[in-house]
Amino acid sequence: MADMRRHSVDVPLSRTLVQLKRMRSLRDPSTNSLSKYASPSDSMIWETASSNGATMELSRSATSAAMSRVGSPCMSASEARSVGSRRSALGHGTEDSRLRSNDVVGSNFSGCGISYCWSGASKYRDLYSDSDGPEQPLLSPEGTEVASQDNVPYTETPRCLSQKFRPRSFSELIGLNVVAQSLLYSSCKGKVAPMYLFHGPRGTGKTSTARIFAAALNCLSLEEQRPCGFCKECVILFSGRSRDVKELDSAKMDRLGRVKALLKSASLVPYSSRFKVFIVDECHLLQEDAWSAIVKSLDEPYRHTVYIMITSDLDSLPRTSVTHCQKFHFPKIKVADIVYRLEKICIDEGLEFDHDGLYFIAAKSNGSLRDAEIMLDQLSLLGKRVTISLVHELVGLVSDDELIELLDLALSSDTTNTVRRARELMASSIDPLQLVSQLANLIMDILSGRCQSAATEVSKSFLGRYAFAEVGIRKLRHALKVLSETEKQLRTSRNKATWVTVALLQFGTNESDLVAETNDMHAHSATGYTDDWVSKVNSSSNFCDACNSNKSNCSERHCRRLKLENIWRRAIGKCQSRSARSFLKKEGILSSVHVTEEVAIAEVGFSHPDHLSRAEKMQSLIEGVLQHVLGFNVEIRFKLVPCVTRKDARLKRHSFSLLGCSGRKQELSDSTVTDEDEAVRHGARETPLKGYSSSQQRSPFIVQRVDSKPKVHGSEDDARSTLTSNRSMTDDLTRTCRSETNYSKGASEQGRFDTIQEPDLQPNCFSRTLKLQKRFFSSDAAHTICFRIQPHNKMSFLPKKEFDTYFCAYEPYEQCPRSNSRATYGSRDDDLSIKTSGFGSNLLCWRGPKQSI
Ligand SMILES: Nc1ncnc2c1ncn2[C@@H]1O[C@H](COP(=O)(O)OP(=O)(O)OP(=O)(O)O)[C@@H](O)[C@H]1O
Ligand SMILES: [Zn+2]
Repeated sequence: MADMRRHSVDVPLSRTLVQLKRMRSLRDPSTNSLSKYASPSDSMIWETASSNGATMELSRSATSAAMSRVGSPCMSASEARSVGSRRSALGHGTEDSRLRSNDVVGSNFSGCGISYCWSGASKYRDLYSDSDGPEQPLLSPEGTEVASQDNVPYTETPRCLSQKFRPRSFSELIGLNVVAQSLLYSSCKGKVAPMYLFHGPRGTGKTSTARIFAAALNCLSLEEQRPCGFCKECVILFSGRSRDVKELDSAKMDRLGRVKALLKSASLVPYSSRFKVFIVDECHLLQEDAWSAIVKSLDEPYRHTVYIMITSDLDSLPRTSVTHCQKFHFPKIKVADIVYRLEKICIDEGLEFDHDGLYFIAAKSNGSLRDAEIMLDQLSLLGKRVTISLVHELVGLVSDDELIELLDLALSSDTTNTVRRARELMASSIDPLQLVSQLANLIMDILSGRCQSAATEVSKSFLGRYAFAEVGIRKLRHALKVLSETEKQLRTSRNKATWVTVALLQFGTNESDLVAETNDMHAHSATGYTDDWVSKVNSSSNFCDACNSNKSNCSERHCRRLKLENIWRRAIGKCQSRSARSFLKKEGILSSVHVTEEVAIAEVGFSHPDHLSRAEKMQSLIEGVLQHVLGFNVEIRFKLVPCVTRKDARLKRHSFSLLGCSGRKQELSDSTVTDEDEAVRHGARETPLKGYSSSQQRSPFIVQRVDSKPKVHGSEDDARSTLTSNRSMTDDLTRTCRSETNYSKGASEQGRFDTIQEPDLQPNCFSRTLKLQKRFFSSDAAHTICFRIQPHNKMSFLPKKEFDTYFCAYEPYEQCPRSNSRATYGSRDDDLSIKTSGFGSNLLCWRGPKQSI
């Protein structure tokens, strides 16, 4: 027999009891429902399809109340008797006023002739001795069968909602479609196994289903819908008086003698039914030898015996025995299904409710419909509308919105209101430990992205401020840390409420630091560039969150890298699509984040052109998730990084830094971007990169002719002119230039365009510097080299007049009006450095007279 304690819900008892006392008086003693709602059933009309096809209209009388339940499978023995006597008075029944229920059924209901209008479960009464009610003896202590159940007292009225609304047909079972269909089919087709095992969490309908199945097996109806609920077998079974369907309590089957008696009983032919059904509840409590004996008996040719074993603990059953059973899993019932059921009960019971309140009950009941029904039962005793706040009060919880309000006050260092609100909450209902645990759970939900919806405006604005911004997340993490410390402290403290308040006041302690850091960060961004802002946010702390060590123990680059990885990981985590997640995780890397004004510019690298183009298609998605994490509008720069295996993460980072513009700067010197700009402005020369393999150094640039004007033949010198990137000139590049570029000093009027193209390798490069050796352009002042940045998706050549971005060899520092790109001479006279940043992957290179552009 089930442990009764598990059916209860923890609620403040005293309050409920007082209300119970008050409300009981309002209840109709016969229906156990509130009297104000009892009246509608008094004037119910029942249609019968019995042989005479009569329609009975019943008046508001005691007789009618009893008659209204005729045909219900839930009719109690006493009701049956009284109905019998009434019927005899009306000329329908037998002469015997003290009817045996079998007689009632036999004379009036054989063949299930009455089509009963089952419009609501509340119309019938639970007459079946429930597992929640008194237990039925199966066997006498001596092992002989109990002679007759006729005198067993039945529960006159359902004692709770779960009894009252216990399902009595397969169609009434909630969330068990497959189980119900399969058992119905088996009973209709007569394909009956000797032993079934129903397993699953508590309160999910295992016992109810077992009873329904037992009734279906013995139901006399020829209809497909079994059990019919009206035939003799159904009525006897549902009234708890069947001699052939027995419920056993495994805990009492502790002696072999009892098991033997059971087996003996099983071997006897059924009294009146087709099958002898033994429902063995909590079968994990059966001893192993009991199991063996039962399993062994299955070999005997008792074709009429069916065992339905029920357990919530499948793992503790003997393996070999379980293999003899047909197993049915009873899953937890979905919240939506529970809500649906609760709504129906409320309507039938005439209870006023809010959907949110029922939803909360369902969510709290952990998939157990019985728990939900019990909670609703308790709430109904209060005689109030079932609202979410009533539910919260009953179970001693604070709603998420109230929690968020408190959290908001605490995080914004609003001391007075934090203290006031915390006191209010703890004075009203909630236990301080419970409050701490609820707050911690809420913060964890926010951090893990599970808490995305909010009911009130306050909550919405809170989530907007904290859930998606880095600083907000840091604050929440800090709050979580404080809560975990407090939780330990509370266990030993007497003054719990005070300590919870103290904890809440600590939430905002390092807020000023964070704000200062953020301002600092924005101050830098105002200058046009900032250093990696993530590291700035942490700069004032001595503790490095990234590597979980003291800052003195970790190198700045290392921390920065870890932080970038952290941001990237969190951003990926926010992707809805699984394939996008795994692709970005495997192939992508976040190399830097810069904040300029309101925008964060993030560089994301991929090692293969295919990956790069795939990532480009996901640009808005990547920007979106990074935006969530960073709390800024994000602009992405994709770039190609050399192919480095994942195993060698260090090398990857290294190469990444090398090729990424910002990374390169860090690699080359400790100066910031701004410093470097200054250095370039003053003619400082870029240091060639050392220590990298030739494949890493290979420039992705190729020079390709786009539009060829009449060909001219250039000198050998010019043919060797090279266009180099800042990644140092390579043989490959030189070769490319030689083969593709034919430039002639003499072509003064014509010139041509070359596209310096990196279509596959590095579209959308964020920032780079190109160098041209002087001999490439300076031999004739009439000739100019001009460049135009072309967005990488516009590969076609544009008319000259559309040039808006150009750099002239003779006008160093000429600033592109629409971008930050600029051209400058290098430190050596013969070099031209062109620094570009921002959009575009292709540079159009004009070589020809300046005036013709
Ligand atoms: N699937 C369901 N459909 C309809 N009602 C259900 C269902 N599950 C539970 N209930 C409700 O919960 C009450 C208890 O259900 P039941 O005793 O069948 O569950 P159980 O799984 O056998 O629980 P336990 O393992 O604790 O014995 C029923 O009276 C019924 O009101
Ligand atoms: Zn039947």
